[in-house]
Amino acid sequence: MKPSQSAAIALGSNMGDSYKTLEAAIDTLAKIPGIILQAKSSWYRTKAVGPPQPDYLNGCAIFQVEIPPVLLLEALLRTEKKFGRVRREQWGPRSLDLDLLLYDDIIMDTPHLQIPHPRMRSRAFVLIPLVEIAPDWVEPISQRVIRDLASEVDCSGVHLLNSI
Ligand SMILES: Nc1ncnc2c1ncn2[C@@H]1O[C@H](COP(=O)(O)OP(=O)(O)OP(=O)(O)O)[C@@H](O)[C@H]1O
Ligand SMILES: Nc1nc2c(c(=O)[nH]1)N=C(CO)CN2
Repeated sequence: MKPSQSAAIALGSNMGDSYKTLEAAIDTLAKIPGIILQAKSSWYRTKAVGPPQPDYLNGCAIFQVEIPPVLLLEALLRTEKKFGRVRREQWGPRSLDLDLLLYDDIIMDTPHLQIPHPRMRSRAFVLIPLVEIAPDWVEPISQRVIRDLASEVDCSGVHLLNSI
C-alpha cells in the first residue's frame, strides 16, 4: 500500500448557496481516489477580507492523501470549476475557493504552488476553523502550532454558523 500523508484544505464561498456548495465540495473531494476525509470543521460566517463583497462561509477539512501535492492542487482546481467558479479577480467573490494549506510538514515554493499557503498564518477565517481539527499541527515556516497562530489573529469577523 502507498504511504499516506495528511493535507489541510481551506474552503470558502460567498456566491450562490454557499452551505450546499461547501458540503458538496467536500463530498466530491472525498470521492476522488487517493483522497480520504479525516476531519471537517464547523462552518463560519466571516467578514470578507479584500474588496467590498458579501460575507463568506468558511471552513477547513483534513484529508488523508495518497497523491502528491501537485495532483492534489489539480483536484482542488477541478472541483472549483465543477462548482462554477469562473471569476478570477484577486480576492473577489467566488462560488467556491479551495486552498491547499498544509501537506504534512512540506515546504514548497513554485510558481503555481506554495505550501504552506503563504497567507494562512494571518487569516482568522482559516485559522479559527483549522484550530478545531488540527490544533497541534506545526506550520513549518513559522514552526508554530495552529493553536498558537489562531490565538493571535483578530477573530471579531468570524462567527460560528447558526450562533448569531
Ligand atoms: N497552496 C495553494 N493552494 C491553492 N492555490 C495555490 C496555492 N499555491 C499557489 N496557488 C495558486 O494560486 C492560484 C489560485 O489563485 P486564486 O485566484 O484562488 O487566489 P485567491 O483565492 O484570489 O487568493 P488567495 O491565494 O490569497 O486565497 C491557483 O491557480 C494556484 O496555482
Ligand atoms: N472572509 C473571507 N474573505 C476572503 C476569502 C475567504 O475565504 N473568506 N477569500 C478570499 C480569496 O481568497 C478573499 N477574502
